[in-house]
Amino acid sequence: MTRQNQKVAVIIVAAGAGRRMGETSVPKQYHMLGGVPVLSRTIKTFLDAPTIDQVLPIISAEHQHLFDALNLQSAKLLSPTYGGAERQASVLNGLQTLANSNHAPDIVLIHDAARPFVSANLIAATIDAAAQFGGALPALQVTDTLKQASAEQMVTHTPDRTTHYLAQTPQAFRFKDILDAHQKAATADNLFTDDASIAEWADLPVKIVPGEPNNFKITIAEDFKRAEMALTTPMETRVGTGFDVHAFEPGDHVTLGGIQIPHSAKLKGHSDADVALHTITDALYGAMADGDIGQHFPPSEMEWHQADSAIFLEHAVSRLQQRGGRLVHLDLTLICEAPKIGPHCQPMRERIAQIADVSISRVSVKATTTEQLGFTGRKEGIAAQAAVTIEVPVKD
Ligand SMILES: Nc1ccn([C@@H]2O[C@H](COP(=O)(O)OP(=O)(O)OP(=O)(O)O)[C@@H](O)[C@H]2O)c(=O)n1
Ligand SMILES: C[C@](O)(CO)[C@H](O)COP(=O)(O)O
Repeated sequence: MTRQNQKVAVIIVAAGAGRRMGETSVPKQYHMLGGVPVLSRTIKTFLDAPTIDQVLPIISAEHQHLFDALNLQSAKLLSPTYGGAERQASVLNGLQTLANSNHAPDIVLIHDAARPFVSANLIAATIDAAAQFGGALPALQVTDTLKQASAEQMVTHTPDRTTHYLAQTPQAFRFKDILDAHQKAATADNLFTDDASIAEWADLPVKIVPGEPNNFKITIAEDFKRAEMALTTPMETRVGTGFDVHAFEPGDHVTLGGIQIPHSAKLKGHSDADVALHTITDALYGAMADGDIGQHFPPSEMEWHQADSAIFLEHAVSRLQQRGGRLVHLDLTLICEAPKIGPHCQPMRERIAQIADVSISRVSVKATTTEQLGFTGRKEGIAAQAAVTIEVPVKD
């Protein structure tokens, strides 16, 4: 059987007290993780999953105000059901709520609120396996050597690790089977810590699907550090360089670094010929390995005729931002005999910082001559070179 046309609900158990976390202002499932409460993250992943039709949170009556403050809204989200003293009782309350509704699902997933990094792939994999085998358990194979020990912590046995797994959630089952098993287990002597063990106790088949290392359960305070780390995108630093030259032609000012400077000539070019902004723009494209200014703004296109070169730099910066990157620093050197650049460095820094969307402390503008040598020495034009430092998420 496939999951096609099967109605799928998820029960998210969030009624625990989080005692192993120690003293906290709110229970762990309402704690902020990267600015978003853990429970909101977990619920949202299921709301966003196209494979899920209904999401039922199980909360503690004492936490109703904390749940309301999450302000979660979706047509898929059912009103919360209150949990019991143990996880097992909380799950059973959820199963009974679904059974009493007019729309009991075909397949039910049961997931810990305290596992906020569950992925859409894992959700789909457990549903598929439950549809095919009746029950599904995401689990990690044990990779360390396993030891069994006495109460005095003396090693007694080394079990075969190849047949041992670490159980995760979401665990998925045919709804009617797991409801029946849970109802029977509620009167049994054992207390079950997960639903796959109830299925096992009731002789229901449970297929293991590969779990995900990131799908860990936040249990002790240290786990929050790991969770914050999991949210941090690793960044790498890159450097790009740019170089450009524009010749003088008759005119009365040059545009450099986004400002106009009176001069006895102007710079010749298809756009406003701002050699400074062109150089910085090319350095940015270079750092991103994203072509060059001529590729993005071909001189053959009339659209860029006499264009304000701020457009080009804004484009490169926006491509950097779209990648989740940031400009750390840029260093521009203008090479010319005239006009004198020194008095204009500060306004140029201000304008470049504004266009590049960074603080002025990240923008350096300086100038030099070539001691009257070469084309800049003969005042035939202006050359510019730039180096930029960027940070971008590591992709490969
Ligand atoms: N009576 C309970 C106990 C636990 N849970 C939920 O079951 C999940 C897994 O349990 P665990 O990590 O053990 O959470 P707590 O019981 O809250 O933690 P502790 O054992 O440290 O008190 C959690 O999302 C928890 O909120 C529940 O819904 N009802
Ligand atoms: C269901 C579970 O997440 C499987 O690993 C786990 O057993 C629940 O946590 P508890 O600490 O055992 O209640």
